Amino acid sequence: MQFTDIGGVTLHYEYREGGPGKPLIVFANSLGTDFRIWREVVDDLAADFSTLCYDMRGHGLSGLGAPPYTIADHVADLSGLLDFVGARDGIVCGLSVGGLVAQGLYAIRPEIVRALILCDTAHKIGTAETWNARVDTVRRSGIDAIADGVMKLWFTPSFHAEKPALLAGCRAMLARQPVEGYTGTCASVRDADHTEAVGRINVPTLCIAGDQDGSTPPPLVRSMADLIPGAEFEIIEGAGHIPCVEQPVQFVARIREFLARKQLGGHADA
Ligand SMILES: O=C(O)CC1=CCC(=O)O1
Repeated sequence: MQFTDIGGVTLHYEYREGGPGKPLIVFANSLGTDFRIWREVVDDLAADFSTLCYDMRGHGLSGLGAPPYTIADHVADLSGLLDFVGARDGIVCGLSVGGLVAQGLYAIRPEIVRALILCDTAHKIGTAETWNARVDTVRRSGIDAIADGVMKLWFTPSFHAEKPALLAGCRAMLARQPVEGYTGTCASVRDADHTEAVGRINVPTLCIAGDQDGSTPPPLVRSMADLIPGAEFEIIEGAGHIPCVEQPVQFVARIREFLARKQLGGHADA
């Protein structure tokens, strides 16, 4: 297990060094999850890339810090972690709030971001009303009270029917996150708006959406892609908000194809 202290917050991370010349891909998780969501993706990509996953503060085995958070807090964690592992640059892949963190990292340190993979995310996610309502419910009744509803956003009806054990595991991952970490991160999503900043992105960018994502639906993800110069947009078939868990093979194939075509590492048919 790997832990480090970044600015007073303990971060749980997993750094797999792929060897000389292997580009680094960094993975930032979504609200209510931790880096276990990347397992199958990382196991595949590790043949050709160095990989770095971490649990966002307030999630998994990382520390709480001082909630509520801002996206800048999460960005500072990732920025510090990259310095800690000695990464000079990386391809940054972020899911949902992790995508907001990836956009925020590019905004303050573009020189360390070689490319962006923005999954089931947007320049702005939700409204103050919806986030405040969720925070109030979770404070009053706990994460368990919203967990079944959130599972409908995260995964398709087919996944619910065909993978009940994996669904139960993902529900447990959500329900066991610390309430303050969860609500603190809800606040960071509520307050983030990268609408102007994404227009200044100047690295290869792939935007990905699950075709049945109930949280950041394809038209929203596409609207972000339209704001980013040269960005590409891809749909993952048969996936909700977390395609890296629901459709890992398709997800990896899209990433590999993009990175190989942009000559950023690996090869498409690996
Ligand atoms: O739980 C959700 O609604 C999905 C989500 C929104 C932001 C994020 O990171 O996950």
